Amino acid sequence: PSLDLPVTQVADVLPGKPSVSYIAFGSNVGDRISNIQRAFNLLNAHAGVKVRKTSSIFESEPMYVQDQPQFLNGCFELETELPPIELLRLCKRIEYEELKRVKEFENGPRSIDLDIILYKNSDGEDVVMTTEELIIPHPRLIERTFVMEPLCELIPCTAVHPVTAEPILNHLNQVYEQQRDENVLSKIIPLAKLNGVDRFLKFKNRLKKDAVSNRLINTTVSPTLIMGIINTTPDSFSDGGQLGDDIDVQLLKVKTMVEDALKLNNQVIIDIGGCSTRPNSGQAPLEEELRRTIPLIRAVRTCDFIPQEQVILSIDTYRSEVAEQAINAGADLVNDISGGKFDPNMFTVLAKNPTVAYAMSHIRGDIQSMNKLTDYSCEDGGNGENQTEYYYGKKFDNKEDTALIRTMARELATQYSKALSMGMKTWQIILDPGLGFAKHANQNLEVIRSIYILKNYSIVKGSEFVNFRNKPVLIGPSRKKFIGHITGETTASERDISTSSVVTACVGYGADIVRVHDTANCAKSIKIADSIYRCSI
Ligand SMILES: Nc1nc2ncc(COP(=O)(O)O)nc2c(=O)[nH]1
Ligand SMILES: Nc1nc2ncc(COP(=O)(O)O)nc2c(=O)[nH]1
Repeated sequence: PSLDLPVTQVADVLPGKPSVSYIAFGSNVGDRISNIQRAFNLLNAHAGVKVRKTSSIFESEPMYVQDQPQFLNGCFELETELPPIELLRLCKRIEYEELKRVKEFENGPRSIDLDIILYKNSDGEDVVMTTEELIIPHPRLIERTFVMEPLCELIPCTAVHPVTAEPILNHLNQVYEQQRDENVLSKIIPLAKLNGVDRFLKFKNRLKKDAVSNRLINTTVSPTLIMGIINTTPDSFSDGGQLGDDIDVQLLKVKTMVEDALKLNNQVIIDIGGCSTRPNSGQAPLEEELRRTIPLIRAVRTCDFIPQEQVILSIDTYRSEVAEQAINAGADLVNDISGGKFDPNMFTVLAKNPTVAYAMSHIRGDIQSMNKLTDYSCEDGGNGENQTEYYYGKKFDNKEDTALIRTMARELATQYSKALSMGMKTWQIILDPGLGFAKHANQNLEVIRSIYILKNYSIVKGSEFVNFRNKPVLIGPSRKKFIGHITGETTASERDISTSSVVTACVGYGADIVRVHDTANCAKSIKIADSIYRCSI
């Protein structure tokens, strides 16, 4: 239903004080990811436009005309000196002249669609206008999850629709209340093409009504991904030295891991690490870490007895040099236990590779000092600035019980903002609460119980706003000391059975990816857990 909007005078764009506009993008023809990236670059290339933020990318069912390919949708947040009509004309030029959009019929397939959703002038006032050429806010905004879901990643959860004066998050929930399958979106992480084939990590969440309370619960409904650990270090705490330096032995281990995982899923992540990060361990020099990892990544990527399309290759490193060489050797994902804190160039390397995923872990201090930094009681991060934290749009009531996860989330949000400010894209980032990194045994258990809180956390700090909505969560419990602390298993390699129980709990609390040594058994516990908690057999 289009809103019968009043025609109002468009507030002037004051020179030198940019306006802010939110542009929804959609593509379902051609190379969708490259169309989106080109639209981003073409908007950014215009002197009067700066794209400040991107939302996640979502795969969505065609809304009005069903028999056409699925769309990839999302939103850009941009600063602009252009008045609304000029901005519209720039979008049309990019659609039709640059990206050769052909409009076959209304709501039909398109290489790219750029719609102005909202426009705030230099004074932060929402512009409301209705002309033949342009209606702002977009008249079909409040019926579209593929617009509101990404938009709600970029605006504070309290932001209201300029005409209905209701929070946009409420409009989104109202559409989800209808519980229609076509409104369910899959968040995707685009990866580098392989043999011209698009590859994604895909995470599907839906707001399901709780059977008793009827409340909407954010539920993951896609299969949990397994990340198999290949430690090529002689001293890793749990399986140090087993693999040695022989590439053929390592390749066989990878092959076995992949086969075990693909019996029960159609995708597997292999995480190759060349530098142990167990507490107080000595750190291998850069050259040694490169020698242990890069040849193996190259060997896995070029090996013909491994199903390349289904294997996502990850490098476990906190060094940007190792990350860069691993990406050039074929790695799809950089798994950084330091969340970018140990190497100032890490975010720059990832910003140059927008189709490489990045697992950002929470940590404090460094490998030597982290286990002394486990006090999470400080509420305001010690700097007292005015900040408000939300769980899925509602302020946290019980602050005592959530101090640990909120403080960790605040610290992750600082790194996340820094990553985006250095040019990384929202869609690249996976969060990891960092079990065993600056957390003692009981805190690790509480972190597992709080995964679902992290996935629905947002914080407004002054004009800054960070939203972890839809962020996939990776977690690494495998063989760690906190398990031995409970079971009395003193050596790491005897903790696989216990680990597979912990894996089930991690899935139950919302983990999207689980990092394990024993892929054969953990693949089974993940499959059981998905059947119980995700109803995805
Ligand atoms: N899933 C999905 N369905 C769609 N259906 C129609 C239009 C046409 O939108 P318009 O009215 O803004 O041209 N765009 C989409 C879209 O972007 N995603
Ligand atoms: N993303 C992520 N990566 C990690 N890498 C190493 C270790 C330390 O364990 P290991 O020495 O067994 O690899 N733990 C994690 C973790 O918890 N999360």
